[in-house]
Amino acid sequence: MPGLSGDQIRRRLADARLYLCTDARRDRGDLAEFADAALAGGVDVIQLRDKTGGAPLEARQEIAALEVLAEACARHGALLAVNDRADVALTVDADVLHLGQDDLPVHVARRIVGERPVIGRSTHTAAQARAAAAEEGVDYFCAGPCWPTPTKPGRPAPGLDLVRAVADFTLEVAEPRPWFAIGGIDLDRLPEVQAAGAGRVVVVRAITEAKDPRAAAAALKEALT
Ligand SMILES: Cc1ncc(COP(=O)(O)OP(=O)(O)O)c(N)n1
Ligand SMILES: Cc1nc(C(=O)O)sc1CCOP(=O)(O)O
Ligand SMILES: [Mg+2]
Repeated sequence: MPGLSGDQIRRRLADARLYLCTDARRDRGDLAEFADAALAGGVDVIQLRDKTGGAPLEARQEIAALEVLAEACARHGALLAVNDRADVALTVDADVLHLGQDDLPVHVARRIVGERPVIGRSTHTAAQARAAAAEEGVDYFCAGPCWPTPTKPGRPAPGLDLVRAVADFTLEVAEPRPWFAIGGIDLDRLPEVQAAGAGRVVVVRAITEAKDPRAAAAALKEALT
């Protein structure tokens, strides 16, 4: 949300439960309507992650789609997240920049984006999760995939063992950072993810492929609250 300081974003993130990654919905042309529905259903953080089809989004297309999401976030009081690109996060004044293990190092991204956006990290092993939980400049991290997922083909799934390991070690940490389980999660599987120790989740298809995105988000949010 424009105007929030880094610390205000961190506090919002601590309360966040449901994080959505969506493509730009170029095939359907309904990004604004879709985002409004998902956010009305209770999505706390929305990330543009457009890796569908052959060609990635060009920067100007990515910025245009993010401007649509930024307006929706302002209407609903949600956080706007950019994937991978610090320059784009800076351009659209994003609340969140998400970086994977192969993306920019966090300290380099921080030099580009400045103080305001919080920075998140993907992790796929307990060692990576421990590192992200301790690395300076990392504000939250994600652990997964919980199940193999066509949204991230070729990414081996550590499964719920990783979620259990993260839930265990964060118990020992004095001020644990927010963390989210990701990968293959939907409403039916959510109880297993929660039983493994996660209180926050990231989803893609569970909302992007739902007939009624608002209802899908609302059902997930209710189960998480
Ligand atoms: C919130 C969130 N968690 C994990 C990812 C995956 O990041 P990464 O491993 O860099 O893979 P790509 O999404 O960039 O293909 C994410 N984007 N967001
Ligand atoms: C983008 C992404 N990152 C993952 C990770 O483990 O870091 S899993 C994933 C895709 C999640 O999609 P769905 O909810 O459709 O299974
Ligand atoms: Mg990435």
